[in-house]
Amino acid sequence: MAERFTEQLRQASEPHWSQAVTHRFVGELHAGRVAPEVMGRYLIQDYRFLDSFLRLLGAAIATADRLEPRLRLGRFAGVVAGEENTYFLRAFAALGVDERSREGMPDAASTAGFKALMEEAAETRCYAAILSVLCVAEWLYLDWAMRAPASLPEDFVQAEWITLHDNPAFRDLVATLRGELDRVGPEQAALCHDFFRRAVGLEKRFFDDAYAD
Ligand SMILES: Cc1ncc(CO)c(N)n1
Repeated sequence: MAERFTEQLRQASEPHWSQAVTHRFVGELHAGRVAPEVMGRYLIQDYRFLDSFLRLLGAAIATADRLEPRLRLGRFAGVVAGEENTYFLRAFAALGVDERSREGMPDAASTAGFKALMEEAAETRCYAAILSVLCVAEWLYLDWAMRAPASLPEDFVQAEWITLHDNPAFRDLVATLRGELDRVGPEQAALCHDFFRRAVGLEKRFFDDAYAD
């Protein structure tokens, strides 16, 4: 097994990884053809877990054993709390999604599952377990975003959802997350496999849920 630890984790998460990165939602997003109600439902659910996600990221910042990844993760927290948060608010305005309709929509099963998984990982206070969930969330998104054709959708809501997940800084972040998990994961391989596999399954179901009403 010469492969990187994160590559072993990814392969063990099949078929869900491939099903997620080639999902109907991804194909429609790349073509700029996601129906507005699907995009709205998806972004409402995605915005729901921003809070748990930031707590998970904070737990990674707190438990990292070195300054360098702590600095890198800290800069990413700034992006998530800043530019990405602003994207959601601009997208909701463009889609005509107001706060009331956002609040009225219950959590999809996958959203509730993600929140629970992120809190569970954060509460382990184990850097390797926390990284396993973060690595899935960011690397799997980079993987589908990198498959986008060169010409982006005209609609900024769809175009920016792609470029937010494929740009030089985001590639660098994923390289850091993978490098860190390659470094600290093998000592706690079973724990990492468990969190990684569950997170990939939820990513696939999260896309499915955008189509279920
Ligand atoms: C469901 C999901 N997974 C990963 C990301 C990337 O941060 C996201 N925004 N949403």
